Amino acid sequence: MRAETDAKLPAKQMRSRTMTDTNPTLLAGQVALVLGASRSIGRGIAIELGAAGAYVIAVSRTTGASEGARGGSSQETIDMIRDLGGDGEAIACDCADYDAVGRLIDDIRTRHGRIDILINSVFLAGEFFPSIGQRIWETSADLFEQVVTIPTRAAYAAIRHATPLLADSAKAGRAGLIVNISGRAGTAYRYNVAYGVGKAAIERLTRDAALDLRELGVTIASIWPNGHALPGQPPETPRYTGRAIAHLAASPDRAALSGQHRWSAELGADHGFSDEFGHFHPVPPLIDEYSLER
Ligand SMILES: NC(=O)c1ccc[n+]([C@@H]2O[C@H](COP(=O)([O-])OP(=O)(O)OC[C@H]3O[C@@H](n4cnc5c(N)ncnc54)[C@H](O)[C@@H]3O)[C@@H](O)[C@H]2O)c1
Repeated sequence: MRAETDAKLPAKQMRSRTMTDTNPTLLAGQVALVLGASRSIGRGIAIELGAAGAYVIAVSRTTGASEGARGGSSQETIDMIRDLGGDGEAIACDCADYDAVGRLIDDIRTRHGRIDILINSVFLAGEFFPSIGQRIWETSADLFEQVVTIPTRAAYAAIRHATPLLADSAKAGRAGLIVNISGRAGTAYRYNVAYGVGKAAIERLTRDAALDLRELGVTIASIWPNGHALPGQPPETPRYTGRAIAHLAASPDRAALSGQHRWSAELGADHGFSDEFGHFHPVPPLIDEYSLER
């Protein structure tokens, strides 16, 4: 965290600081690595971890250029964190490349000596959106790679390479936390078959890795943002999921969630935080995991 007090912040920073009710010392001294941080959910998580005092390493394929049709850059994410009084850096890495993820983590080990929180949020929403509603026989040849292979391999590679650092973090009494961003499609049909297979892979990665990581004291959980507003409710913002993760990382009870999934709003109910504009979201209804309905 930067040392300025509110009184010394320029008006722009004063304004943006009022946009978060996150305690700026919640994660002070911790390093958070956010894969897929140039926009939407990953950006919201990076901002809230930074607002909570973590040093944020925001990763996407490029740092400066706005990425793809959905825009955003990881450098912009870091600029937004700095506007809130936090700090971090943007790094370019193609997380679809298993070895590149290893090199990224080696570089962080060399320069920072630690990773306390790892967020896996690599996805290709712009490429995925046109496939929503397609039956399996209608989908493109690229869809499986974009929705299943790339996000799952990136998360696997990051967990594989970052685990020793996360184990050190847990041993030192810091967060030692991995969060995989997933969704209700992990257990029920949503959007199309490929999306469900991708989310189910992430859920299984969370559950099975938890069994391996337990002996190292590392916690791994999957968090479900709710992408659709509930009736009569405003939609969740990406920063709401960020707040969920900041509170989880700081919770002394976090290990109890290892191997499990939670809606962002379940953590909201447990920890009593609101969304960006003060709204307290209700927990989405439970779904029948064995339903054969779409
Ligand atoms: N957006 C929602 O409302 C919502 C709701 C529920 C679940 N989710 C889940 O959250 C996750 C993130 O979704 P999103 O909407 O933020 O997706 P997004 O496509 O908007 O963002 C994904 C991020 O991954 C980065 N990325 C993509 N390929 C990369 C690569 N090869 N190397 C490095 N970075 C790469 C992108 O640049 C971007 O920063 C997904 O698993 C999605 O299913 C999102």
